Amino acid sequence: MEQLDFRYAGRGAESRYLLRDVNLHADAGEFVSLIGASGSGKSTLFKLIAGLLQQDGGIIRLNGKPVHNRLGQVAYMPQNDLLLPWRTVLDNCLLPMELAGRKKRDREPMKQQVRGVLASFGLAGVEAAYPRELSGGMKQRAALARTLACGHELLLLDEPFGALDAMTKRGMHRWLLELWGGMNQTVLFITHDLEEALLLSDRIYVLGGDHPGGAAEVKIGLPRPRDYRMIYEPKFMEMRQQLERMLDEQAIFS
Ligand SMILES: Nc1ncnc2c1ncn2[C@@H]1O[C@H](COP(=O)(O)OP(=O)(O)OP(=O)(O)O)[C@@H](O)[C@H]1O
Repeated sequence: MEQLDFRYAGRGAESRYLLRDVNLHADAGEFVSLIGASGSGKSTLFKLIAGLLQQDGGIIRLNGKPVHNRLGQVAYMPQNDLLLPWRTVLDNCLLPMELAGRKKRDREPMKQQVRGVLASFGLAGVEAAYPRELSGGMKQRAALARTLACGHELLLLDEPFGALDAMTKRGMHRWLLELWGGMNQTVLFITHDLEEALLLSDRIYVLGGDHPGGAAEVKIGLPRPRDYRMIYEPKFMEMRQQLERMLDEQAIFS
């Protein structure tokens, strides 16, 4: 996206910029994280990319081309993505295809496609289960499966592991890295967890503050495959400190 602006109505008649002149990009197959203080506009940026909100200025391109109607063109997993409690895991995952207006006669091929995704997520045994029967980690995997089952190339994941305990989160990181390593999808990932951002990403954008281009870019040169032992390495700790400093500076500017 280039020179993206987003304003909302303030208390008086004036409008306030939440995002101003924001430039960021993700190459095909890249894993890019967005971090930044609460309220810096990360989720709003995702809503703009997904086409749920309209920007006030700037261009958003998909595959290099400006796309004006982006609704349904990218896979978006919002914060606190809830599975519908009255639908089974399989039926929850079929939902985006139903909403996209796929025909009834396509239902069997759709089910086969979703079953394949669920199997690769280790959820084959719980297709017929209801969300209340799943653990926290399984629910998040099911919500991710639903997001992935639409088959879009760009995935927007807004704090998908924010509510999980530390050990479950580690398991999810291992699993996501393995999964992403075997697919061609581009991931944009919002998190407040610096360790998570460093472990998963090729690049990180720090949103907000006083950066030219609205967001500061940090390239993560850590080798892949990655695992948790890396978090104790000097390079990892150095980058973590760099991100902490950037977030501290942002707090001063806000
Ligand atoms: N239409 C609007 N009207 C009023 N305020 C708005 C509007 N849109 C955004 N905001 C303000 O902008 C802030 C930014 O929202 P957003 O959820 O994008 O930030 P965020 O960086 O994702 O925050 P968090 O990390 O807490 O999830 C909101 O907290 C809200 O105060």
